[in-house]
Amino acid sequence: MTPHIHAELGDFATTVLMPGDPLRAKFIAETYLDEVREVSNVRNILAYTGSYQGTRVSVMASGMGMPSIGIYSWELFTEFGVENIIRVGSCGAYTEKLKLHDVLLATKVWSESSFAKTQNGETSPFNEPSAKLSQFLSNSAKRLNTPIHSGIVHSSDVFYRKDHMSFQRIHQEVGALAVEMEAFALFHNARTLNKNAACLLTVSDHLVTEEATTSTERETGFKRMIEIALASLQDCA
Ligand SMILES: O=P(O)(O)O[C@H]1O[C@H](CO)[C@@H](O)[C@H]1O
Ligand SMILES: O=c1cc[nH]c(=O)[nH]1
Repeated sequence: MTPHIHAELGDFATTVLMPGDPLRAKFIAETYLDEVREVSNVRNILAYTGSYQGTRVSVMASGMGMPSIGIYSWELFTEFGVENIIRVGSCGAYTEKLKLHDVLLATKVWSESSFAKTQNGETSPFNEPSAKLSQFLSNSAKRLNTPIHSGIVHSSDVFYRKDHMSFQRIHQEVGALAVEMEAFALFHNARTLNKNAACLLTVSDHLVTEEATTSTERETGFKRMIEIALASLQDCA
């Protein structure tokens, strides 16, 4: 048991799917998993373990932002025997090459966040996912015949920003295709602890066209991304 996860060692599978939204975690567990049970609900950060097509898997929300995923991913990796965390998140597109509901695999993340510097003194603004987990996700998308994009993602501490550094500039200077708020901290923790993390995103907002999905779509509408992540479990096991 930790301050933030009320569970025992063995309650979590070695691979955890991690959306930000607790109700997306509940949707994934109730829609896709067999023999599913809730394993923690501290602060309403819902966590479930069950099986998908015979492979044991957990789903747990991260909450929003790097401090939050920083806590949950650290505790899962260090106290609950978790080896792989696949973030299944939403993002805002920085380019018209991405459309609403498209799926994006993060190949690298860039961030202005102080998370890594505060955690262990690292100052690089870039972090990378596990090449192995990302390859599994990419193979899984091919097997399902689901087209996905891949590229650099901006991990931001701020959802509502003034144009101090505009998204157009971040797109041009860094090459970021989209923005979300957790992957940099997740990748940092995984690398620091010698574990694996990857990040799949669905475009929920469009910063160029200003289109947006509803909160209900963010909870239950991202099936293509979720099914790619679930179909990669056979490789992760
Ligand atoms: O939909 P999730 O996975 O929460 O991801 C995105 O949505 C939240 C902001 O609305 C942030 O957590 C951001 O990273
Ligand atoms: O961080 C995020 C996530 C989804 N949509 C955005 O615009 N930003």
